[in-house]
Amino acid sequence: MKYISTRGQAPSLDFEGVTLAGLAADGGLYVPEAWPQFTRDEIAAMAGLPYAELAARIMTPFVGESLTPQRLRELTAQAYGRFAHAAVTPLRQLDERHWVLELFHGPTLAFKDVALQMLGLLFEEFLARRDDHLTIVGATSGDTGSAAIDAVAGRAKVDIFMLHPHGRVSDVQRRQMTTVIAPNVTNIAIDGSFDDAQAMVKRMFNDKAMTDRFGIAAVNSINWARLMSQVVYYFAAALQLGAPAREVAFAVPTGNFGDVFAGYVAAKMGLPVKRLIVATNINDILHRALSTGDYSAGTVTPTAAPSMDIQVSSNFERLLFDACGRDGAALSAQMAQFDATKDLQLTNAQREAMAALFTSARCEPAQMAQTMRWAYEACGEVLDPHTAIGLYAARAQAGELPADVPVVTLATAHPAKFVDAVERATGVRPPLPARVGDLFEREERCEHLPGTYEAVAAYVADHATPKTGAKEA
Ligand SMILES: Cc1ncc(COP(=O)(O)O)c(C=O)c1O
Ligand SMILES: N[C@@H](CCOP(=O)(O)O)C(=O)O
Repeated sequence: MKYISTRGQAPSLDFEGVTLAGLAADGGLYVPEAWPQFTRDEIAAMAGLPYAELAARIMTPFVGESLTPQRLRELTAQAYGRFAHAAVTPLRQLDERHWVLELFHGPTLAFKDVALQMLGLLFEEFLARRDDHLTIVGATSGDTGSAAIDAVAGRAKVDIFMLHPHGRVSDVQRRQMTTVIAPNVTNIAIDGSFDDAQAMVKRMFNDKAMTDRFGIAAVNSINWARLMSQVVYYFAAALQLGAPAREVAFAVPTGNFGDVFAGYVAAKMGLPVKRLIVATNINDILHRALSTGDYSAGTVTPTAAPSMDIQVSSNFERLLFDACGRDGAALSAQMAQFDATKDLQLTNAQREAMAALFTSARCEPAQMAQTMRWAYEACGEVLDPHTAIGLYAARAQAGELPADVPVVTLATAHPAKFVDAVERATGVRPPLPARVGDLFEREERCEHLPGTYEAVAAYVADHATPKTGAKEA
């Protein structure tokens, strides 16, 4: 399997190369040169497989020659062995129409663990083959950070610098990052929003002085291996609900468009996905893009679903690329305009291509709280704010779908990560699971930097380990 850049200029890479690369050299994102496909019979034969085995089956065509089938199975067994539920991503029924797919049984209580436990192992595997060092620079609105840190803390040949927006993540999210005291882990709170942090990370990939000196890698969903791992749970859920004989719809609380793009990939691979419902909070750029074609970024407004407080949605570029017939030059021009003006209007062809599978809904804070209350009072389920936004969209859109299509909402985080918002809406204060340990007793360690690229780049340059053979600055 080869991977190409959405902007058409960077050299193509194999799976190992793309895992270690992050952003493509032309500023684009890597995607497989063609979507692998399973036949209906192949999908039917996956029913009932243990999660780790299913993961190996789904990942095989993406991994290509980079891992033997045996080694891939060992890695998926190891990655999913750390989950607190035997099903890894269990499905729970809310009522006759709605289901939630619980993606928060990993070590840091959010869906990010599903991909990052695997990515940590892939980094280790590929680094063992070469005399090299990785400097991971990531941006987080709360969940990627803790999952990535858990996945790489203490690993040899890897340093991680994780940027989060100061004061804009929950206390649990912050502590899950800042209480990991390991020599290869640095947390940096920046003044600004998640979008500012993400823009700095992307700029660093394009900063030749930095990339010549450090082997910079990504843990955000710009890294293809993240999305590949997330495709698996769409298959796991749909198979349990009767796929391939039955179509299934998914509602996905969305920020950086990684999770829902994985659903799109599953559909491309042959899974019968009837609809992908993109749910946003009031930071609604994706709802506007999908409903009116207006992909223009405003300022980010902090909300009680902080992990979705995003206005520049990285992975939307991957969908735009497919929706313009994979024309790298045309997409490059569109993205250059967006980078300069923060305004991009979708073409009619792009809108039509997206409308075949995607719909969207924007959820107001009161609707989010009301949905949390409904789930608790009518179904006995305590949901986190992000999941509630997904469920709000699922319930708003279910009427547009045939009555026999089940609607699965992705439950992206454990409610205890956002305990104050959950308590405000439901009166319930969910406890932290025991596996998180004494989070509020531990010492915190975190740098606080101004929200400028220069400050962050200088800090990383002073503290990161240069790659093998790199010249001193
Ligand atoms: C709890 C939670 N829900 C939803 C999202 C949005 O997911 P994505 O950025 O993949 O669209 C995030 C952040 O990514 C998150 O942490
Ligand atoms: N909501 C995310 C933002 C980063 O998204 P990613 O999926 O691209 O890593 C977070 O919690 O950090």
